[in-house]
Amino acid sequence: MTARILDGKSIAMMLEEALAKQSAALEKRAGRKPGLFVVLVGDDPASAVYVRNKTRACARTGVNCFESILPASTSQDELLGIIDEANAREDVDGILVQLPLPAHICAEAVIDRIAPEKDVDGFHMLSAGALLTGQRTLGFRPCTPMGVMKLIEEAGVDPAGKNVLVIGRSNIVGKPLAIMLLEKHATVTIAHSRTTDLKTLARNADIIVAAAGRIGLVTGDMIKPGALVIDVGTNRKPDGKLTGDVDFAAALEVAATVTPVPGGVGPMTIAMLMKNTVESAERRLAQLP
Ligand SMILES: NC(=O)C1=CN([C@@H]2O[C@H](COP(=O)(O)OP(=O)(O)OC[C@H]3O[C@@H](n4cnc5c(N)ncnc54)[C@H](OP(=O)(O)O)[C@@H]3O)[C@@H](O)[C@H]2O)C=CC1
Ligand SMILES: Nc1nc(=O)c2c([nH]1)NC[C@@H]1CN(c3ccc(C(=O)N[C@@H](CCC(=O)O)C(=O)O)cc3)C=[N+]21
Ligand SMILES: [Mg+2]
Repeated sequence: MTARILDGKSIAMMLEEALAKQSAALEKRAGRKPGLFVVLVGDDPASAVYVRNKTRACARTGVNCFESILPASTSQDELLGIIDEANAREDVDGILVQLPLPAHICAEAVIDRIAPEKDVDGFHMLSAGALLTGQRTLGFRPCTPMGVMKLIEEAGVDPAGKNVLVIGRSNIVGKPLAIMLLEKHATVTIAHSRTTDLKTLARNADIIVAAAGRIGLVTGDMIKPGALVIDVGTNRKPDGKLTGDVDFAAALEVAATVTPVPGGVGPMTIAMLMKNTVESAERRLAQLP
């Protein structure tokens, strides 16, 4: 048996086509395009690639992209000042500060300085609280977990009553994803680096979402036959190629459906960022006096 490969790239492109129409219609009403302000501090090559991908997605969806590329030596106060300016701009609907930030900057302080109504990454504590308490009209949901939920839907799997294993408990992927799955009535288990016997937990899971950042973490013998396997991991191999957390070839033999890396969750994350940005522009337009 060989599993179905879920093509995140083409699903993301379909979502972006619909968003391009929505943002064009919005531009007619508002007299301006939705705007995304992206801040990149330092010269981490991986971050630069993600920022470039986001810039391209803005062009595809008719979103204005404003970039602020700052040296690694930028102080926290300078960065907070730049956030304040973006918060005040009428033409900016979304603000994204690319993570990780240099060690001398407190990421929480920077993220929580973003006006909550422009927090399209969904990392602000107001967005986190709204997610936890199930309030959809406040804040935004983080893009990667949103993309994972959409992929699960596209796989034709209803999480209700399913055993779902989320591997990873970060604030940007594992934790918010677990909350979204719980909202869809899944029985959720969250694994992390202190988890003992990951294999038993994994073998019991109808859906595995791997978001640990560890090459080869999920092996074929850990997968329940017929399971759905979503691979969030984005790891660089010694040869420079991108790979996930799942042994993809082995998963193909056991699972019903698997997502590839690249071409799975990554493009969905970016499409969801565009969705949140257009949604923010819609909300802000509706609130004009
Ligand atoms: N495609 C996309 O759009 C995105 C991809 N990513 C990728 O997803 C991965 C995770 O990202 P992120 O959440 O930011 O990473 P973090 O490093 O913040 O979190 C990793 C999590 O995995 C857990 N973990 C690490 N090793 C193991 C292990 N051996 N067994 C079980 N759990 C383990 C950690 O546990 P503990 O908490 O105990 O340390 C932690 O909770 C990375 O590869 C990243 O590049 C991230 C964001 C977006
Ligand atoms: N404020 C902030 N928001 C984020 O959403 C955020 C972040 N910081 N820091 C880093 C992580 C990682 N992340 C990815 C986005 C796109 C791809 C992506 O497009 N991946 C492509 C390939 C990319 C490539 O070729 O390198 C794919 O998987 O097909 C991957 C990873 C967002 N993150
Ligand atoms: Mg994101």
